[in-house]
Amino acid sequence: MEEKNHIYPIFDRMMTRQDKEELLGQHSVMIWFTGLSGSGKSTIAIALERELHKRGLLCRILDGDNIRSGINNNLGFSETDRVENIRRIAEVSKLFLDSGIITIAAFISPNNDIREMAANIIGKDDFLEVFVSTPLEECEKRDVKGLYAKARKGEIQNFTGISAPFEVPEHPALSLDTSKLTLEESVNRLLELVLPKVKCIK
Ligand SMILES: Nc1ncnc2c1ncn2[C@@H]1O[C@H](COP(=O)(O)OS(=O)(=O)O)[C@@H](OP(=O)(O)O)[C@H]1O
Ligand SMILES: Nc1ncnc2c1ncn2[C@@H]1O[C@H](COP(=O)(O)OP(=O)(O)O)[C@@H](O)[C@H]1O
Repeated sequence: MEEKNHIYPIFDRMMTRQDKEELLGQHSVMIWFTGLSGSGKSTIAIALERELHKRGLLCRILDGDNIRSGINNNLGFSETDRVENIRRIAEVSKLFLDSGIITIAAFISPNNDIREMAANIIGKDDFLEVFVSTPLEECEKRDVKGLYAKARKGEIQNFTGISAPFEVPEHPALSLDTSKLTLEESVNRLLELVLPKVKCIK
């Protein structure tokens, strides 16, 4: 009768990222959207995931809805809190990448230091920075959540683009201005960039 508290030697290591990529038949990569609120980050992320899924590629989207209401629900929009928000998101993204999953983050991530921190945590070889460069005027016209109007009235402090800065990325892998590009055009440009990197390895 096997002893109940038998200690099993660790014969080998955990399954590696490569093991999991081979299992999934894909390379994982980090697609990091940055841009103002209402610029189109989440809309494009969802449409991109759908197109990649159609091609048999497994993805995971991280955005304000699933992160700031969950693991980061104790964080606000002070500079310190935004840094911590992005730090945690980058660490979680790394876990998904190590599992072979194409990971898509849709956060304002408002300056180069914060985005550089995320890239260093995740690994620059895996990190595709996509700037959703929709102008403030268009974002404010859309005002999807009515927050721009509140920010203008001073009812919300530190609102990016109004009372908090947004620093334009220096060398994004791709820029998408959704005031000029249709959703389909944005997704097609992303597919051109991403598909060669996640190519099926089966
Ligand atoms: N003060 C302030 N500044 C900016 N944004 C605010 C703020 N308060 C609430 N919101 C809503 O939160 C969303 C941005 O959260 P993020 O996690 O993407 O921001 S950051 O990366 O930590 O800067 C963003 O949602 P998205 O529209 O999805 O970008 C805002 O609608
Ligand atoms: N060409 C476009 N591409 C993406 N979104 C667009 C476009 N035209 C209008 N929109 C609208 O802009 C809004 C973008 O909101 P969202 O995707 O939540 O932005 P973010 O995630 O950057 O805050 C949505 O209501 C979307 O329908």
